[in-house]
Amino acid sequence: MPKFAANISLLFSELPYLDRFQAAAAAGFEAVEILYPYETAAKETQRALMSNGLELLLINAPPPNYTGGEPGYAAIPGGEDRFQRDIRRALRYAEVLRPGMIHVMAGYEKGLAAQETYIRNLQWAADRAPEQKFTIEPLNSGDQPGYFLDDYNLAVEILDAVDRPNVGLQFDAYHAQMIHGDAAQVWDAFSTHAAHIQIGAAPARSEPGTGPMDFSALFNAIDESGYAGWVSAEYTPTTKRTEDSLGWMS
Ligand SMILES: O=C(O)C(=O)[C@@H](O)CO
Ligand SMILES: [Mg+2]
Repeated sequence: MPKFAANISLLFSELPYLDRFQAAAAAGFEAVEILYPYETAAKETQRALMSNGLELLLINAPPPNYTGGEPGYAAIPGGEDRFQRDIRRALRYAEVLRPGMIHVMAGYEKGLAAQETYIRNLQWAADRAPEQKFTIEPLNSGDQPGYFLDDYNLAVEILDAVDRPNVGLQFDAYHAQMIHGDAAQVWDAFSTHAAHIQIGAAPARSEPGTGPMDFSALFNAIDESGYAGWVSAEYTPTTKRTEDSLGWMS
């Protein structure tokens, strides 16, 4: 069985932000992700992590409150200055919070110029912080119409062109299923590029077991592939209390 982490931007969101850490630890998690930690002083989040013995796996860049809600500027031609400011800001948080990964959001743009910009910006980020791991994640176009990175083949093309050891693929089983129709097949095809895994059940992005996806088969495939990292639960629980949605973990 893979080792499971909690994305506390979605899980435990029935609780105030700083209370989610204790709830995640009490539910047995040893690691968490926070999509956007930027509204709280980094020291406060650091205290919450440390006092609950939690590892921080991942944050997103950029902060949406800072960008007016745009999911990134990495693939926006002409947005390079803004992108670099975003990454510097994320890195200032990362200095305190020490996330294993920063997911770099691409933004809404399509075409060759966007692709070239994305590649150059990712190289810039990777070279600016060679010790920091960065990820890119395809998001399905039903949830994110017009988002640049909406396909796993494209993600691998980008990673090959970026060609930096500290930039990898974030495999999200929910998005993989929504984009390509079979998350397990996507995992088989692209697992060698995976730096991180997130899970949620299509079509509602709910907990495993609430849709047609076969998570036992997926977890077996993940184990068999030799992937040794975390598998982070990133879904909206169908239950009132997140704890009541965790039956799939056993
Ligand atoms: O939507 C997802 O899936 C994510 O992992 C987020 O990082 C996008 O905000
Ligand atoms: Mg995800």
